[in-house]
Amino acid sequence: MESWPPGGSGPAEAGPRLRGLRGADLAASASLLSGAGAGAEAGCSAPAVAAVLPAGGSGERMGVPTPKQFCPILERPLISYTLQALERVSWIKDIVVAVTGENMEAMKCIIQRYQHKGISLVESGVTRHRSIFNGLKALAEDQPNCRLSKPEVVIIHDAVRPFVEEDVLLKVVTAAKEHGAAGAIRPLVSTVISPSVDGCLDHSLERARHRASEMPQAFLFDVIYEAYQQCSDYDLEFGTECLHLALKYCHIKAKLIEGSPDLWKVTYKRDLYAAESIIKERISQQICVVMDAKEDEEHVGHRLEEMLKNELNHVKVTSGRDLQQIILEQCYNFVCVNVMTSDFEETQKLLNMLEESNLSILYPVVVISVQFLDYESVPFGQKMENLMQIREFAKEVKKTNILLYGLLVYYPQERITLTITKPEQRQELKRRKKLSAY
Ligand SMILES: Nc1ccn([C@@H]2O[C@H](COP(=O)(O)OP(=O)(O)OP(=O)(O)O)[C@@H](O)[C@H]2O)c(=O)n1
Ligand SMILES: O=P(O)(O)OC[C@@H](O)[C@@H](O)[C@@H](O)CO
Repeated sequence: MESWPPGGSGPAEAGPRLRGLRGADLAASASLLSGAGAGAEAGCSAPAVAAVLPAGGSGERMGVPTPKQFCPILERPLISYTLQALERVSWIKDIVVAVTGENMEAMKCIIQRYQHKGISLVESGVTRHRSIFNGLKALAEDQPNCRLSKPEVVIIHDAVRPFVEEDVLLKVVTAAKEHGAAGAIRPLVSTVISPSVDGCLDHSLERARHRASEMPQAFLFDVIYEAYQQCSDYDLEFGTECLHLALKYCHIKAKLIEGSPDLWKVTYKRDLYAAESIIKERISQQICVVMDAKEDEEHVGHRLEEMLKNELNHVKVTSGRDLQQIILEQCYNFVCVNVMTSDFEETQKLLNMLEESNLSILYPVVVISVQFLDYESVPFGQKMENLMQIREFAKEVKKTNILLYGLLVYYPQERITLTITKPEQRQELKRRKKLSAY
């Protein structure tokens, strides 16, 4: 059974091979892959890249009834984090997920609830290789009225490896265009040994000369599709390595790319706990600045945004229109810039949305309500009196695990002076390393 969202245009025609990119400027490759930058301006269109995510396993080693790709982390299924990581990469045009028929509806609900885009679903197979093959078939078959079309390069990435960043995806895709295949590797933690038939040590491998094969991997589509078409039933049934198929059936030696420690696969229950702590660490580095779009560029609020962007990896800025989506993506930190006219209007709106979203059930949400005070126009005492009502708000929303702080930016003095309303909040903010930057 195949089902994928209707409509949408297929990926751009395959562009030039990015050959000779050894040590190349990956940023330049990214801009070309995303259809921007010099390459695109020179008239060469972005080469088409798609991804296949095998997600049809039962997760036996996890030892829980729910297949691990659907196990929740902070109330959100593990696979949704992986989809989010891939969706963030603008030059991946299609993502094909292989799930069992019985999990198809659950997968569609996850796509809808977390508003994942560009996802196509195919039925998985009884083994991982068969699931991947089904995903490749969906990309290979130019079916009428089908959004999918054959990519130049295809990424293969396990749905249970949520910590994948654009740089390693770019490296494996760039290397696959040059070599035909590429895969992420990591140093071995334990030494690999080979037992004899009587269960004793036959020999061991020199650990320094071997590596663990991880994901993502990337292939010229024609290479890996040909390999799967030639693949023996034995390999489809018992194989675990796509790079091996490219070598065995297409004589392509994959380029090996050193990956980051976070590329590991969630396999055992301990991996789920580890994934949760990594996700918590990462969301504490994500922040959303809610600023009224009417603010003119030189509004001091934009200086606040620039400073935040210098300090944190993921800073989104919204005027509020896409706030629901940002909350859905589980942002847990908000800086709400209130314009002079309304002390807490924007903050109140944000707090209401957060309380309705139940986002803070499992993990505290931090909201910093920022007021700007032009000390020439409003007496400090009167303004502070208005602002003290934030204490009442803070007490109220704390019941729903939302930590509300007030930040008064007193300007246009030369040096912006900041006032944080409570000493223990200053401690909390330092702990969250959010505002130590300014
Ligand atoms: N028939 C299968 C088996 C596995 N996978 C997927 O391949 C990835 C890596 O496989 P693995 O970690 O082995 O997952 P499981 O097979 O679910 O785990 P286990 O071996 O513990 O049952 C996972 O995203 C899994 O969902 C798949 O798409 N189809
Ligand atoms: O063997 P599993 O199905 O657990 O995992 C599949 C792959 O992730 C694993 O074989 C990597 O080494 C990459 O090939």
